Amino acid sequence: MNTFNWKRIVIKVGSALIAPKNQGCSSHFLLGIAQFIVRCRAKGIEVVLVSSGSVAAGRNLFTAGSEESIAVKKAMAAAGQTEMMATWDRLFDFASAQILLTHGDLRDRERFISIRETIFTLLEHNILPVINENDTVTTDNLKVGDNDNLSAMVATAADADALIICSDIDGLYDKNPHTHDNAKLLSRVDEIDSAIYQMAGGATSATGTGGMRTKIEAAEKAVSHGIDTFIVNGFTELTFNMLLDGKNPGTHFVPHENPMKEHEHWMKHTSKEQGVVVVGNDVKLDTSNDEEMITSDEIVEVKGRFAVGDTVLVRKGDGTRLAKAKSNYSSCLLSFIADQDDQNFASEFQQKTGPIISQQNIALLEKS
Ligand SMILES: Nc1ncnc2c1ncn2[C@@H]1O[C@H](COP(=O)(O)OP(=O)(O)O)[C@@H](O)[C@H]1O
Ligand SMILES: N[C@@H](CCC(=O)OP(=O)(O)O)C(=O)O
Repeated sequence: MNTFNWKRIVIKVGSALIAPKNQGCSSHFLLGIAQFIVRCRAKGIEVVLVSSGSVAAGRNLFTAGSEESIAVKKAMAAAGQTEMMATWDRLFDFASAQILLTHGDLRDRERFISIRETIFTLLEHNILPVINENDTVTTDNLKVGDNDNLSAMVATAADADALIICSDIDGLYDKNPHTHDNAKLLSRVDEIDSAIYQMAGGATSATGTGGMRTKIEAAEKAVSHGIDTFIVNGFTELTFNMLLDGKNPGTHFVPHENPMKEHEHWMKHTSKEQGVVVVGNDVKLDTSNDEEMITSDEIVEVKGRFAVGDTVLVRKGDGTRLAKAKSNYSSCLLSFIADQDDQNFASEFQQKTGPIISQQNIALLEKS
């Protein structure tokens, strides 16, 4: 019985489950997860797997005790990725496909659409997509940095109904249970606010990366796109039996009733601003009408260098973040018209060239 009524899910598996002793891969904990994937597919639920573990899987191939510089970690990822994929592959009698991504890929709308299409095509052909960050090619500027956030971006790209984050702990506690004996498990989170973030500490295991903070960030991204999100203990089979029975075995983050549209969600949570357009403190953005989102006379300053089509942050002079949006003007052109003393010239120019930001390419942000 598919009581959750899911058509497509993303399962994220943390490093501790794949390389529990930090010494190569082990299928010990993956068996239960693999069985869950098989049973989901048998029920007609499409599955996308986001698997960490390449660094942990490759670690034993490098000299023990040697300094783990970024270059060494990238090499570990390159070496461990094949073993990690091979370990998963052995557990299935259907084909799996490797997809390695960076944030540089996901924040580019064209590449994002291409990734989406590839995932859909693989699923149509009953092939299991296995996704990881392409650690070998990332730089600070290009990386997502953790697979929790990556899994939420993937869940959005895949239009998933649920995101299941399998960790080494039962779910989100009100404080880190490894350091507080009286920590209590939260079984349901309806709203992710600063109090929820304050509960989260970093990773305490030698293999994990982001701890609970990045899992909450991921949940925030996913629920705003209407995706049921769970943090569960991947070590125990009971977790997966409960999920299959439609029960919550860990922490359930409840999705928003009115989810953001895919494009707006991508703009807010995945794309990265290449510059900032500072507007007057009295400017209000209203996406309910078709009019221009901002006019040149409302611009106080243009910061950074961006090209036509790049994402920009629109904020007030007092620092309030109003929106992320696609700019139809380059930073040079925008500075040029914003600097015009002759307002008639500026507005005529804008009328001829078109809106600076169009209503369909903007995602409003909460006040920060
Ligand atoms: N409030 C909290 N609730 C649960 N775990 C927490 C909390 N704060 C910090 N943690 C730590 O987060 C760890 C899980 O994150 P991480 O080690 O990154 O795992 P993974 O490899 O599954 O991503 C837990 O083992 C725990 O040590
Ligand atoms: N991309 C990295 C994993 C990064 C990561 O987020 O790890 P984890 O916290 O174990 O999910 C790797 O494959 O080693």
